[in-house]
Amino acid sequence: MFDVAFDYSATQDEVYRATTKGLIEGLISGYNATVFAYGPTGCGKTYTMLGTDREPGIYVRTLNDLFHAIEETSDDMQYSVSMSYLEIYNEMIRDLLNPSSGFLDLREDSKGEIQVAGITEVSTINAREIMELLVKGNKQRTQEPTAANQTSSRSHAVLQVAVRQQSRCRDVLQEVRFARLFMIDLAGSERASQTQNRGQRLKEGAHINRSLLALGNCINALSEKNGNKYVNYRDSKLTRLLKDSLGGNSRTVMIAHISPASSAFEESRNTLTYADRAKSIRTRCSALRSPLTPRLTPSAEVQAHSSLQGRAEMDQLREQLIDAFRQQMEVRRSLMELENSNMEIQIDTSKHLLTITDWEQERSRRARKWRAERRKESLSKEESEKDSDSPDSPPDIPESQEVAMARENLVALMAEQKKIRKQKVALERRFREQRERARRLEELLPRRVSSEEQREVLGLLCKVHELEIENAEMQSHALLKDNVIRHKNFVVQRFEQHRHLCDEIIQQQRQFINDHRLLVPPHLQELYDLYTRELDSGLGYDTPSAPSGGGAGREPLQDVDSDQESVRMLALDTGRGRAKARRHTLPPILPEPEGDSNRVFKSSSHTRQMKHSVVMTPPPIHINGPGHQELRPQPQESMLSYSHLSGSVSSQLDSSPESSENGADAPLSRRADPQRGEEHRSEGGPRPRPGHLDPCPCPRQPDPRNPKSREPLSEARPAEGGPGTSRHGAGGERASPELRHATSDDNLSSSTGDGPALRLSQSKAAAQRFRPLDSTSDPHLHINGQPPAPLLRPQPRGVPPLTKIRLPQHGHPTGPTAVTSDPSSPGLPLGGTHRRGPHLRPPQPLLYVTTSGTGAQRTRKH
Ligand SMILES: Nc1ncnc2c1ncn2[C@@H]1O[C@H](COP(=O)(O)OP(=O)(O)OP(=O)(O)O)[C@@H](O)[C@H]1O
Repeated sequence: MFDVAFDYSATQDEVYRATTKGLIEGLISGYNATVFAYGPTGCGKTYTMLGTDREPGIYVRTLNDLFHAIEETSDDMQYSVSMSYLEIYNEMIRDLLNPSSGFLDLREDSKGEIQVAGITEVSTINAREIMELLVKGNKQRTQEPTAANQTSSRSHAVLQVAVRQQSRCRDVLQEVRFARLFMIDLAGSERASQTQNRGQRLKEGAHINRSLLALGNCINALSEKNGNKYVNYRDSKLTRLLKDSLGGNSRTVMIAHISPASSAFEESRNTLTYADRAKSIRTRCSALRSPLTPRLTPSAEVQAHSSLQGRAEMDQLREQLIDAFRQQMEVRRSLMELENSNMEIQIDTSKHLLTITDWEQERSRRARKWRAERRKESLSKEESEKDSDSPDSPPDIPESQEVAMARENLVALMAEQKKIRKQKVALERRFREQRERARRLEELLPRRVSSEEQREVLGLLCKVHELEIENAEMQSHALLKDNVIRHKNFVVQRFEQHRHLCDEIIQQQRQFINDHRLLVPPHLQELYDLYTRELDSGLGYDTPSAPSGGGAGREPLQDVDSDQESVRMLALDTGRGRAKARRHTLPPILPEPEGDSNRVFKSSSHTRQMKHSVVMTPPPIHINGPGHQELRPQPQESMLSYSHLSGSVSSQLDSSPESSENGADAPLSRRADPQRGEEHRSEGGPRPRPGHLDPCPCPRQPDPRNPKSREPLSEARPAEGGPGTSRHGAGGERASPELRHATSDDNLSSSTGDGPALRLSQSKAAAQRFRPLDSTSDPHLHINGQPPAPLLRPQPRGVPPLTKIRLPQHGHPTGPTAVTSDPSSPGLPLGGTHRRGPHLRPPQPLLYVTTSGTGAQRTRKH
């Protein structure tokens, strides 16, 4: 199928109108154009292109119409037209308007366009002058009579018309358009047998055939459907000159000439085959402008030429590129929104976890208070009455609606998070595919766009979109970082909660120790001393100015409250409201003023690790977990020979209480008087002997904000003259630091308690009465709360009731924390023997067994 076919009756005008006239409007709009005549020798190529004086061919008709079009628009536009006329003969270029200039070279300019160096360019818009020039030039063309054609053209003739156009409205649009029109009369393909050429003619024929063969090869390569085949334009000057016309930015018309004679069947068939292949070449055509303007295509002109295939292809390529970038942007935006949603969910999750944890701690606090009240009641009643009337466990506290909602929301949020993860994976895959598609399109540009300006424009287009995508990515990362910071605030709050829990455990354990007058091993005492010193001094372990060391070189954790503050809050936590106020106040991210040392402390290795970690899952709350390690002093500070301790304590454990009483060191046993606790609460009670635990169950919890509460007891006690003022550790190896304990919720909330403070003996003898137990040695002793097991036996008569410790049971993934001591549990037989584990476990130094009471009464302490 061809666009149009003419028989012998077709006139020059018909051929011109059907093939070339349509190019003129594009030409003055900046579109390149090419018309070439192809076919066997003697079939009318020159006649079609040049014609005769009476029947001018395409050259003249085209130029006439071009000049008319220029004239019509000359009010608005300013044109300059130049013309050159050359021939390629035996692979040499001759200037037909100035044959004396010799052979000319082809050169490629900086824009990649082929130029004939030194060619004569005639500037005229006079059609008559043009015709005269052409006739004159054609006479210079190499023509020789052959057997096939008396006036056979032995060369390829190329008429080049350059149109430069500029708007006269300079202030409105400084736009210059430049277009070239090639009109080419090819030498005829010929068969030597037919032309019967010899000598020079044969040589000419060989050159002609060679260049036409090169042209044919280019046509074949360009017509390949995948467009990836290499096009070798360099095989001949003809193909080099026609490079843009064939495969570049040009609208090209090929007029194939064939003979009606059956004897020329073979040539006709070959010609039509070539023409058919050339028909499938898709050139990419767009208006050429210099300098570049933002307006890529004049809309009116685009509409006028939208039917042209090259233009459509160009638009298609650009559209594909823009579409690929747009889709990338959309996916990137969706990903950003998804990330944001994900972070919002995580933050919401943290909020709900905080709510639940707060409630767990509140429940624990209430239970503790209940037990403290029970203990007071039990001391004032007869044992029999107590046993019969009082329940064993605190009343169940129903969850608030807020907590129930938090649990429900957590489930929903987890489902949502799962959904988002799936969507994210799908979007990321789509994004990768689209990026690959855009990359392939960009790679196509150099092959499909021959014009340097076009390549530049499309390259810039690509760059702009790539930058937009990069910008979107950066926005996404910035947003993500913001969210990470927000989320970290919640993580920090979780740590705070965890610290509160640890502090609470410490306080309760100290209370327990005090209530039951237990001795603690020296190393534990040291740890506790350090802990209280920190509270008293208002400095953290790791504060740079802290003399205790261990913090040198560490960086302050700037975005969390101090441990002291947490402990103070615990001590002063008289109501739920305050805790809530703290919970809903985000800790500061920026460092506190240096002068406020109470609010600055250095991070432990764990907190530093968490600080730099991107894992946003709050830490699980475990006893002996990382939270405890934070409060742990440096190993050298708590150095203790466990083997030494173990042996000593072992002997003590195996001996009866009586034997303990007789020991050389201070005895561990306390009096069997069931009213002992009451005695110690009364003024003027017996002073404990050195080496004994201060029996007073009501030590004061110092208020760090109240300097009076931190006055050395050694000075205060004599003035009080009350019991429990004995100076312990007479036989100790070092000075005993002050210890202050909260023994009840009331005391916790008060800094002015009347009860005497406790001092724990630091004597070696006391230390030797303790031995750390392997928590695995007794199935009922679990330090990590799994399974919850009783730690204490039911209290025998005459012994103050033991505190039932129930740490918060966390119902969320942060892990359960439970150390339960249930007197009613059957785990420990009354007066049961203590099992000694085969191994000592230094990491769990809080687990000890000691004896207390008289006779066979032994109490397991934790
Ligand atoms: N349509 C036509 N009407 C009248 N004469 C024609 C027509 N086509 C060709 N001729 C005449 O046929 C002869 C050969 O034509 P022409 O020289 O144009 O062929 P060509 O294809 O250019 O040959 P070559 O390749 O050898 O140069 C010329 O004398 C030309 O005037």
